[in-house]
Amino acid sequence: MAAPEGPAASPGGAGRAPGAGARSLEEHLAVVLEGAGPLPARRLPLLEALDLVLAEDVVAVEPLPRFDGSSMDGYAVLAPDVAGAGEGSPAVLDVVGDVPAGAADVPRLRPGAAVRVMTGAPVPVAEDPAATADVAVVQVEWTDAAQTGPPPERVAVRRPVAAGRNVRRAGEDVAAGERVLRPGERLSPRHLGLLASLGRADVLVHPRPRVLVLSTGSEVVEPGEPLGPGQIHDSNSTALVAACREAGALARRVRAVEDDPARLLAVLRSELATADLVLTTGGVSAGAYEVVKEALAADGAVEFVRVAMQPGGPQGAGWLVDGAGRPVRVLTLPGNPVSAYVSFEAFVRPLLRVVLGEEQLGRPVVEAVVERGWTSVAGKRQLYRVRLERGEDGVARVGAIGGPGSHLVADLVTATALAVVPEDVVAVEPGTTLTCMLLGRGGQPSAPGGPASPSATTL
Ligand SMILES: Nc1nc2c(c(=O)[nH]1)N[C@H]1C(S)=C(S)[C@@H](COP(=O)(O)OP(=O)(O)OC[C@H]3O[C@@H](n4cnc5c(N)ncnc54)[C@H](O)[C@@H]3O)O[C@H]1N2
Ligand code: MOO
Repeated sequence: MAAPEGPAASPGGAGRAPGAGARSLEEHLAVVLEGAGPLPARRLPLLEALDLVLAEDVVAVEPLPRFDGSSMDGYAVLAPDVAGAGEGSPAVLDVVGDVPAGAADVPRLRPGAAVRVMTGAPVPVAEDPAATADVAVVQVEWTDAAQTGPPPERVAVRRPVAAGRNVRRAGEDVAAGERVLRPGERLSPRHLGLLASLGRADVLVHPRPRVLVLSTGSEVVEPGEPLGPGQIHDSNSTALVAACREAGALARRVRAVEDDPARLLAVLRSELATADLVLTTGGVSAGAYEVVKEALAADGAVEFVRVAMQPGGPQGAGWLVDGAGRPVRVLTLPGNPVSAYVSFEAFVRPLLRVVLGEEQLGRPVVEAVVERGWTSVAGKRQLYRVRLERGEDGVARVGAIGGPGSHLVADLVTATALAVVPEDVVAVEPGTTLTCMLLGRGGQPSAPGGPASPSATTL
């Protein structure tokens, strides 16, 4: 297990130059993303497809609107019949029909006649095909008719209307045969509404990946259960499942597995069939009981490395194989809670975004000026917890939150961004400008002074 850790401890491990022989963050990210792509497209019910990326051309079979319909409650008339109408000289017409929305039986309009229509109802066509373009709807307020009750026998129209007024034309929104959506579009509630309007009950999308999260460590106990001496509650699996779900995955956790490689392999074997990605935490550093390393390093399919970053140095990436011979990607994250979370941001979230078909992999970032400085480690990219605020002058400023310890979970909650400190910086001085990854939902920090404006740059 891990050696005692604190601000004074070398995160690179005793006796080695920080970062020596380590991979850069970008190199490890490239390994994590190697061969990754959207999952094979699946047809899902519309409401399960929210936020997913479309994998088909959507072509309208029928036009939208499907028929010429009224946009007002009122009376369908022939415009020339009411051309001279005025307050003192209404045009009086025979009411020859009543058409609520959904009606199939719509009378034809002859000169001198009107048909009561409701919003969304089909409008009548003219008896004389040459006069069809003259059909218009006079809203009920412009007549002497009551707004409720049965239709009158005759209606007095007090204003003229232009031909076609208040008529929604068939196909004016979408023509039959028109391609309305293309593969690659992310389905918003508006997209789903359009699909439903077109009569679609399901849609072909790249589905959400199924992520299995598993903590390891004999000291790790299920939240809600009492702790014995030296034990702690498992926070990593909850935080990571939530982070995966927030990123769009279908994530679940199982109870933490003790430091027993055989038991870990057994649990993995029994759970793999329903996972597209496995995340483990703990058991990957330099101690005597590194269960994940011991269980997974043997056949070489999972590579354990040090990444020149802090926190999150010890990492592993590779493949497991389920009972049906299907390869399942596995990322083994370090056990310290802050390290596990920062590893999620650096590697897992970009991977999930690739799998979900997203193009922007990194968090939105802003450039911010350091107010209270901190130290970093030579040769390591530091992703430091900071609180980002935007002053009245519009300048984004950041200050360090708490200490550098990777166990400080309450400070992690206070942070709104991760400041990216380059490898060659050992002292982050006030006044320095740093790129900061925004951690809030949609990347917006909950900072006073209004949200920062994210730039398009990625980590
Ligand atoms: N001799 C060395 N010791 C350590 C090194 C090193 O290079 N040489 N690296 C340190 C760094 S950096 C990290 S990060 C950790 C990573 O260690 P492991 O991945 O093996 O994780 P554990 O030892 O199992 O746990 C570390 C720490 O986190 C706590 N923990 C573990 N799992 C959970 C969980 N699910 N929820 C909450 N907390 C958890 C655990 O009790 C330990 O305190 O290694 C350093 N050591
Ligand atoms: O510094 Mo470790 O890398 O705490 O994650």
